[in-house]
Amino acid sequence: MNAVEVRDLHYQFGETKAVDGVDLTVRPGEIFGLLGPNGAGKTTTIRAITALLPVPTGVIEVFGLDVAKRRMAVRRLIGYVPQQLSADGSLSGVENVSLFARLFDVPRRQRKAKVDEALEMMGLTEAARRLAKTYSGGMIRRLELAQALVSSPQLLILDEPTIGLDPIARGSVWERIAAVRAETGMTVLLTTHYMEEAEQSCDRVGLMHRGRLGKLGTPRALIDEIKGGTLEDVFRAYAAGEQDEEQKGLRDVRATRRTAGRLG
Ligand SMILES: Nc1ncnc2c1ncn2[C@@H]1O[C@H](COP(=O)(O)OP(=O)(O)OP(=O)(O)O)[C@@H](O)[C@H]1O
Repeated sequence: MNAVEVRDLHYQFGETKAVDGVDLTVRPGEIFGLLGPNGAGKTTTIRAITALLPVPTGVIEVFGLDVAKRRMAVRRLIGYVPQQLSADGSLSGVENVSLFARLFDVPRRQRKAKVDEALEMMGLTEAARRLAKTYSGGMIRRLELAQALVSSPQLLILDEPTIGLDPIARGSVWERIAAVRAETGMTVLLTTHYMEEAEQSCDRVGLMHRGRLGKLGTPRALIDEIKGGTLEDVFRAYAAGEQDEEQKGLRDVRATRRTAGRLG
């Protein structure tokens, strides 16, 4: 059974086609990166998977559960860290994580151990009693990861986990994500537009552009397809191909219109 199975997903905000026919499979235990520039449709895709959007068109299954029919059951399997700040600066680290433990119904008897474990996994044990507003940006991100991990989800979904952080803090967040996967075997689905980081840290990636998922595979296989370079080069080649297609489409339309004009 796959961790995530998405078939022919479409999602529209008014006239904007945010997701335009996406097929995606995330395998259990892998770190999968959804890559693409701003506005590509990455956030909309993962929000649909977390059951946070109204039911979209298409099929989404999380560990075999249909997201449209089993919304609450699906939410319980997922730990989600959105792009927006989800930690409360006026609470300490331990209070923030405890709050999530209560929200996600971690049994009372296990709560303290789970909170301590999540903080430990994110390297925040020493800072746990300090107010979150005294944390650095990197520590806040790790605190948000601890919040998402406290309910021991099977699928961790992270929206741009390293955005806005300095290179050292970014490296530390990636290290922690890798350590969580190694320790728990948890599946990780994340979005990022940092191609270099994804190339180093993701088992497989999908390249998203204008609501479509064009390329999907291991970073190595995608790079080999263009005979060497980086994931950034793969993306450029893919986006350029899409543009050619669009221009070809436009040429076809113009040619049709010219013919129609002659006919008329
Ligand atoms: N709530 C909304 N209302 C209207 N349009 C939206 C909304 N959310 C997203 N969009 C539009 O849908 C498209 C896809 O946005 P989405 O946030 O999924 O992209 P993204 O790849 O995650 O980019 P970013 O990294 O900037 O969040 C964009 O054109 C965006 O403007």
